[in-house]
Amino acid sequence: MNEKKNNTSSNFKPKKKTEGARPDRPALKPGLEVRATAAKLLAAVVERKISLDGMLDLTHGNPAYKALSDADRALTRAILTTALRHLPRLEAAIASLIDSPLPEGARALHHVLVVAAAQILHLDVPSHAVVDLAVEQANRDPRNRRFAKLVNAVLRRLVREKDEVLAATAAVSPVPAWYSKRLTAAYGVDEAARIAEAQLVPPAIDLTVKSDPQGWAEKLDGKVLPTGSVRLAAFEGAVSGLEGYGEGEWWVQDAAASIPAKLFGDLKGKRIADLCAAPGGKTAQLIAAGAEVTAVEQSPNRLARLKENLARLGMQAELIGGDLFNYKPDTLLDGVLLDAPCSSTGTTRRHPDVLWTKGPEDIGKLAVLQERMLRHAVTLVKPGGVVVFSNCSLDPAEGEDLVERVLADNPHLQRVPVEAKDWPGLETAITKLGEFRTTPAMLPGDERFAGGMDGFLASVIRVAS
Ligand SMILES: C[S@@+](CC[C@H](N)C(=O)[O-])C[C@H]1O[C@@H](n2cnc3c(N)ncnc32)[C@H](O)[C@@H]1O
Repeated sequence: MNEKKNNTSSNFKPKKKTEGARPDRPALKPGLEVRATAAKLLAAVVERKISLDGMLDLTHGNPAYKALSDADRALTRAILTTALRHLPRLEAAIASLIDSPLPEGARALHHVLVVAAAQILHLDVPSHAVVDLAVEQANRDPRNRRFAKLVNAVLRRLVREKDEVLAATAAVSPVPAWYSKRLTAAYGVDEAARIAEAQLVPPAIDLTVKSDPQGWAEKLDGKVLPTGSVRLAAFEGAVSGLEGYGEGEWWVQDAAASIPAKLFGDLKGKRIADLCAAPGGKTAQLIAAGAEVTAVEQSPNRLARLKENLARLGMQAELIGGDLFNYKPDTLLDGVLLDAPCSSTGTTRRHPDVLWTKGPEDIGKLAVLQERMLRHAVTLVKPGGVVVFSNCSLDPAEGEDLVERVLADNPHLQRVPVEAKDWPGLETAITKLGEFRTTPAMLPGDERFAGGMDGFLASVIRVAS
């Protein structure tokens, strides 16, 4: 028999053999589509660097995902975000239960195992069903059928030894090596580890309210954060069903994302351009604060979303679709908000695919683009006017470093330091130079409310009079 080396199940035995695989079953089991879709989409993120948000989009997304019921889509999403958040530890757990690594040709099986391990170790799903479905997935794929016994044995052992495996893999960094290296270089070993751990925790839902945060916190079972945002206690379901949504009294916005627009100070009657505006959380804040706002946005789809969001909130702004580099106001402005496109590494609690679809080279390219944008933004503001530069990256290359270069090249620009005394409860988020640097490890949680906030950089720059 001419069997290729490294291509038989016999080479890939579980460390301790336990039970045999179940025989082939032709009937499709409930739940199989969810697991198969999750494994397929996980492969697309990890191997082809495809954004999860795009694939989970209900209009343009993955057809298999769109075809699922609402409940199955929710489960698929939960499996995928959990698998991506914990990926290195899940892979270490699986590796610890298999004698030798799976062959390259068995990548699809690897994703089946990761999807199952994510459920067994982190989700409230009956483990026996998870094991059965993974075995059936292996059996249904001719390339993986020979591994069905291994899948069965490894996953059953994972169920039995869950606590030990979780403890044994806790020391594995939960983020990819490239990212861990950059975090450590920027924040030091201990803080980088705290940030990486914090990124494992699903984020709370924060609302920015037009007025009366305390009143809305009481109505919606929330609490008021140091940013003035209202953080909801554990909440599942659609926010559109909550009081005040239809009336446009609030919008969903992470607490950290609400900081940049607040750094302008008094905005009544001021002319402000929001240069990277969609979906419009910050545009809405600027309008609510009394500014006359021009919102510039390059993406037509995102501009449409911004328009819808402002309509729900009953707010108006001048909307300009196009590239900010082509935007020139008739007269210089009082202020510009540049919330620039970035690697989004500060938002991985909600977008855990980012660490797998992006890499250091993206950070480099985005930093170059952001620096060009900031150099353009400062030309649009009148003497005495202010530019607030922000983004949701945790990487100084996309934040502190480029701001420093732009200031160094332009003596007529000065950083306006944010004062810690003006931000009680957020003092640790203000750097020595007076910039806001939030991380997911900030804002401690308690029994009722999750902690954490997105990673953001916000810097205030004044044009000399
Ligand atoms: C980080 S998001 C902005 C989020 C927004 N400020 C908010 O708070 O809702 C960056 C946005 O910039 C837009 N963008 C990227 N390049 C642009 C350009 N050259 N001109 C205008 N908008 C651009 C992107 O389409 C994206 O919507």
